[in-house]
Amino acid sequence: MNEKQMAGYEAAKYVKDGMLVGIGTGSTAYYLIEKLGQRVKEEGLNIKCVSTSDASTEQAKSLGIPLLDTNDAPELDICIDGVDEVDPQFNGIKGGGGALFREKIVARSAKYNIWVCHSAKLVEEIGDFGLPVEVLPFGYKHVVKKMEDAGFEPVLRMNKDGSIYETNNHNYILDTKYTNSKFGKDYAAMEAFLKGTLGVLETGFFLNCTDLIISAGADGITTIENPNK
Ligand SMILES: O=C(CO)[C@H](O)[C@H](O)COP(=O)(O)O
Repeated sequence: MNEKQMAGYEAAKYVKDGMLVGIGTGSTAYYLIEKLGQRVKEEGLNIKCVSTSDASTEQAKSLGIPLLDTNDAPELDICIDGVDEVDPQFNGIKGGGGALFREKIVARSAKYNIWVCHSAKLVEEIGDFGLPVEVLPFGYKHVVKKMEDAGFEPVLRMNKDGSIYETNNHNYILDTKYTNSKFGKDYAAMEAFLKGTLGVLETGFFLNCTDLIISAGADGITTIENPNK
């Protein structure tokens, strides 16, 4: 079993009969969904899930996992998702897979959040990954200018074929270095600035969002509880 699979499978143990479950996106969440599919089929686990992306929806459907629309389940028991970087203060960055808006809605709907990741995602300081920012296509260069004026370094996400990457919401992603921004290391201030910029839908900052991290590495599985939740 690889590390992502170990983390995803471990997280699936937190899902109990009767729960409404938010299912994340990415290569680690993939294994969570795989295991939930097995449990639904083999144990008759009775759950309903809300998905954070078209890819996770397709996977869940193919495994026979019952799905609900987000608008039919505004409150969830648990949400389990991946993460791109997380620091010891539980400041996380998500959106590598472009699903950050749906992921944030689903995470905020859940009473309990778990992140699953390879141990390499646990860092002393977030920033190397950059910050994905979802923007509306109309006037996105206005956002780019506002961000550059504040010291951010946004780059429009592209597909391998040279076309512009579009999220499931048909928006664009600006992958943004922020280490030279005028906000220093004040992530909350950066978030407030970006969310206040016309044309920004959501940022990949997930600050003090998760209750538990399940990471897997060469030494096995580590679970870290957030003491501030
Ligand atoms: O935020 C995400 C998608 O928008 C993912 O959860 C994040 O990118 C982690 O993915 P992976 O488990 O493949 O490393």
